Amino acid sequence: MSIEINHVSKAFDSFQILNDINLTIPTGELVALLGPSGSGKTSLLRIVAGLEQPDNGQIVFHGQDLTNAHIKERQVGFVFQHYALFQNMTVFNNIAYGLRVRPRKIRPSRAEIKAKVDKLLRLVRLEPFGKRYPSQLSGGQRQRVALARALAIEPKILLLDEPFGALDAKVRKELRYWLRELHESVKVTSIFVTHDQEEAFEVADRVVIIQNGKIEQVGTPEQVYNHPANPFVYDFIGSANKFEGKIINGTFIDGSFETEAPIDSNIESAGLGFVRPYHFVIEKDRSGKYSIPVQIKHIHAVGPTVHLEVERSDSHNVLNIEINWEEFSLLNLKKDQTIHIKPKKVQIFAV
Ligand SMILES: Nc1ncnc2c1ncn2[C@@H]1O[C@H](COP(=O)(O)OP(=O)(O)OP(=O)(O)O)[C@@H](O)[C@H]1O
Repeated sequence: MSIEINHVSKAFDSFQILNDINLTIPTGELVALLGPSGSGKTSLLRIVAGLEQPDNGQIVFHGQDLTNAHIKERQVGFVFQHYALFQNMTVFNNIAYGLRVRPRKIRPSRAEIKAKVDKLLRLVRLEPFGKRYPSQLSGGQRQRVALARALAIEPKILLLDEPFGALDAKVRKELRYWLRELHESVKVTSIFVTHDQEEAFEVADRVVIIQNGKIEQVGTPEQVYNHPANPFVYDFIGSANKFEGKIINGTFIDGSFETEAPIDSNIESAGLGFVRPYHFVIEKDRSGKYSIPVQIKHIHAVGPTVHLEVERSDSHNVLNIEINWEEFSLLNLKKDQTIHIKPKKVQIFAV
């Protein structure tokens, strides 16, 4: 079942929280909505689900306009961050619930329900836990029950709102792989809301970056990471060092630092440059205007990557640099030492 979100806008008390959102999700795709807190991700999900009405625009499922359709007609499955499982029901009964409450005419038989719940327990790898109660499970196991419960009704669309948000980092990571595998096997069109970029990039087929109720970029994780459309996206995904300066005749200038700015304009404009922490070459002596003199303020040398915090000698801005352990040992770097750093890859935007 494909999803089309056409020109969707929504305001609460004259505060515009979604602004002309357009997005098409083909059948079977897993899309992550990624954005800072308050950017409108949950509101968009609620509009797709039918829990909220848009002020303008349409929600179309597989060619059918369901903008005004009741949530029940949309056949969506939900998983939320704190999905309240029924505490007084076993895992088995929690998963069976959505099937048992169906009207008699379309309710499966007891044997069918059992077969289905057993299959779902296998799918979410919780076969031995059917008789347990939610309080006897870990947080990660509970979220897997919540997913099995959402899938039991065979939803046409699965909506996940920060489903792993309340879990610790290690469990989150395990569940990401697991969700990816699960999605490969059930292939239900899914929208996954998160503010964790690593999670979005690992799980999703495509990532939608949202800020202030507007879509900033849509693309595969590779497209978004390697070709951020604008300064917001660059800054938001992964750590980045920011340079603020001017673009004059194809050159970006920030203090004593200069680099080429491949921007089609002869007009002087303000510019922003971004460099990922691992895109620097370290030199002991300055090799030209493309290199920046800095002083090492802090060295964090645990693990295979060494993190350096350095301060620019001209502007005193702090930059973060990552180099591998071999290079670090070879250069014999020390705190307070002055070195020169040369960006290998700079992304410049005219602003
Ligand atoms: N029912 C409501 N009434 C008024 N304002 C609301 C309502 N629901 C959401 N908002 C506002 O809309 C904006 C977007 O909220 P939303 O929950 O969609 O953001 P989000 O991106 O999901 O954030 P988070 O990551 O923190 O969950 C916020 O400023 C929020 O305060």
